[in-house]
Amino acid sequence: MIETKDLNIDGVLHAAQKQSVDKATPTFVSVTEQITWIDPIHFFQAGQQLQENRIFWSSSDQSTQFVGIGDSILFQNKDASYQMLKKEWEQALNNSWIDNRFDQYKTGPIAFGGFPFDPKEKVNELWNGFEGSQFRVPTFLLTVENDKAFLTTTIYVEEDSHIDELSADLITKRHQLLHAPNTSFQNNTIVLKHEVDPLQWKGLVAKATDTIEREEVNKIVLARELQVEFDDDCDIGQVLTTLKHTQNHSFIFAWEKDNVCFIGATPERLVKVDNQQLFSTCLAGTAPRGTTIEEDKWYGQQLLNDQKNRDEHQFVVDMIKNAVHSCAKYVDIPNEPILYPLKNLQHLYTPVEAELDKGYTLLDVVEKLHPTPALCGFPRESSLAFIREFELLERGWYGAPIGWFDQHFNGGEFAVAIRSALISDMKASLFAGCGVVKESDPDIEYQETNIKFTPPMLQALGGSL
Ligand SMILES: C=C(O[C@H]1C=CC=C(C(=O)O)[C@@H]1O)C(=O)O
Ligand SMILES: [Mg+2]
Repeated sequence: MIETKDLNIDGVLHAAQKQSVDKATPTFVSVTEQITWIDPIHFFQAGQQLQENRIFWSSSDQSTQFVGIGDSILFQNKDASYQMLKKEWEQALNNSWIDNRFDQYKTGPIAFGGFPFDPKEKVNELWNGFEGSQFRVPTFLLTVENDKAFLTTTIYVEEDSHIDELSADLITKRHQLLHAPNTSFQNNTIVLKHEVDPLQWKGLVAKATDTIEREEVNKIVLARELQVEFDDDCDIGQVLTTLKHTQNHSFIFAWEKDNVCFIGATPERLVKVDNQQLFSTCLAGTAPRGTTIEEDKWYGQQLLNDQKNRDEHQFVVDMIKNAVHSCAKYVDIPNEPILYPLKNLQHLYTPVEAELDKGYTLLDVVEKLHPTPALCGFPRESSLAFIREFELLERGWYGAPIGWFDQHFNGGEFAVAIRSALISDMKASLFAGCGVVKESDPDIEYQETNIKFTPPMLQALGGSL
């Protein structure tokens, strides 16, 4: 039984309409209630019955989980302009009616979305529908914060809206979401697997090392695609369940649009801001996990001492350090990386903490950081030019910031959308990349991308290499 405290959606909508009439402009209404704990993936599955777009987000420690159903607002910007997004969000909030006693629990009006890796990349068939940056405030947002659960309902009220109809519709949908019967998941079965041009990709790695030898570029990150087909439509809830149970230390995300879903489990935080405290992550340099404790330690030690991987990592540290210094004081970055263990591989990891200067917001930092040398290379312009000209893949939102921010702009978090896949009905494309530096060997980089495909995504989709 779901308990709610004093939910009076009807009263709020009527009051908001009066405000819309008085100000001669629509009112953005957001009402938050505390509800009895509900399983986020169950709620996500219930959203499918409403045939609305869904989002899922879990912080890497799984302490915060969001599920969004429906779009009450969509901000879409072809040039992926960060400042335009800020402006549009401010405008939406300008005439709002926010009823929220639980602001401290990541509730209320929250926008979720992503940016393209390269706004200048031409969108072809694969990423059709995901042009530019896109953010939405869900109509229904479930926030699960440790053992507490909240539901935020958000809607626009116009001067001439039919409030009784709006209210009845919201109440019906809310009931369907909160009281949906348990659905069983459908196992996803892969019937076809296709690696896109592995030989050509290895050739491209060789071309990148040549370019690094000859030109003013030190690192180029190259990605590739693995395509799969299922025997039936892929059940996204099933994929999320597997990711949640298998991927510790990773952000789990899903952003669905018209039955196409971008989904992943990424270990890489781009930036989190919480009351001017900033947290970022330098993550680059990769080794497998061992099958015994001794072997695992051996791989870890090799990774820490390996110059090629240390170089890959250091480009990221230097760039993030500079970018954060330009908008923050008290920047705290250890001199040496440590190991970041995941299920099947381990990375070199350097955490970054700082206090953001007044006047800067989360989106300003995202704009400064993206793309870091962990996904693009160093220097930025020349590595990006190489990727634009030669990479075989349409990156779309892969390798780009994905995340959320709140109404104050300063609460929110973005991850880098790697270890990810784009699922469309019976098909999916998986993406994996690696940092190429002058010592890179095409076969070894190819192997590295193979282990980045397997868990999380390929395994969560029901397959193996
Ligand atoms: C580009 C990816 O990983 C990046 C993040 C961590 C380690 C990396 C590496 O060692 O090459 C990559 O820079 C990917 O997983 O698709
Ligand atoms: Mg690497």
